[in-house]
Amino acid sequence: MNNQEHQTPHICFYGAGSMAEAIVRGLINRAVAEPQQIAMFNRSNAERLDYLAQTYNVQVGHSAEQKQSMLQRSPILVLAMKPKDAAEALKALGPILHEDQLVVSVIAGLSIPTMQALLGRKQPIARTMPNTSSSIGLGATGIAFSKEVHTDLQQKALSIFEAVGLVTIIAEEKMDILTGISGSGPAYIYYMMEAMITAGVEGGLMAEQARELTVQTVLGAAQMMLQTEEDPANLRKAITSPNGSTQAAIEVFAAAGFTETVKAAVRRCEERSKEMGAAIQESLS
Ligand SMILES: NC(=O)C1=CN([C@@H]2O[C@H](COP(=O)(O)OP(=O)(O)OC[C@H]3O[C@@H](n4cnc5c(N)ncnc54)[C@H](O)[C@@H]3O)[C@@H](O)[C@H]2O)C=CC1
Ligand SMILES: O=C(O)[C@@H]1CCC=N1
Repeated sequence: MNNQEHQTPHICFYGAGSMAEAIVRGLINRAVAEPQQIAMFNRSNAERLDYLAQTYNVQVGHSAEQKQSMLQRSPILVLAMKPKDAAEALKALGPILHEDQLVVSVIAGLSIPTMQALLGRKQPIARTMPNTSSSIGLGATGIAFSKEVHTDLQQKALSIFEAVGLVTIIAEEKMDILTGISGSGPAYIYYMMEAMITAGVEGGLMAEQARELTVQTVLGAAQMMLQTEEDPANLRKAITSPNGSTQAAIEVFAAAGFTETVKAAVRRCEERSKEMGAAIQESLS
């Protein structure tokens, strides 16, 4: 731990992987939190904690005592471990929490009732589904609250995710479909971009050109939707000249079942999120 270890953290990240880092980077870059107001720890990866302490100047906890102290002193705890590790963590957390500490989960599939059952108490809980674009302030987060989360705590939770992008309150039962759209969605776009870059290189572009052109194309398309508020189908049609090159490309996508494939992928993502939640719930019995 660094030399300011005794400062009371405002927010503690329980699990210090990609998603926790994305939120922390966003909070610090947007100056929403001082680095030393943020505490982070993981299961056992000291090298990773050293990297986080050096890169962001956040507090990190190595020993069991440091971790417990961070958990007990932070008014907000962000659960950011993988679903398979959540049951064990929540069971251990229950006895050491105070009733007014807000638990914010970013864990896919894990429901509020399951979290409360694992904690063994009716803790105030915000269940969220952010995405990694939070690290540059362009995240998209869905959030649902347990009924114990009063207005002040709701505001605190919202302010974390507002600081790192867009946040929208949704009914908890919609969280899995939201995971299929915005939680996992950046990966679908990257997948598309990987394929476009490969096709560009195979067609003779230099790798850097193919990358630059692909990135700018995706950025421009997203900004067009945002700024014009136009229906994407209309924006697509404006590019698609009758019998032109775009039409030829769209026909290849359509013949391969593009829309059905994307819908099936989103549905499978939703279903997988539910399966992961159900697996955690099983650990209650
Ligand atoms: N990566 C993403 O794009 C998104 C991830 N999520 C959710 O965020 C959560 C974390 O995902 P990633 O950051 O990608 O995973 P990751 O594998 O990068 O990080 C998980 C972290 O949890 C720690 N951990 C595990 N068990 C622990 C324990 N008992 N005590 C303390 N630390 C423990 C690990 O050491 C590691 O630091 C998952 O539940 C996932 O569903 C949600 C939205 C997007
Ligand atoms: O792939 C996963 O399970 C997590 C949830 C949303 C994004 N990544």
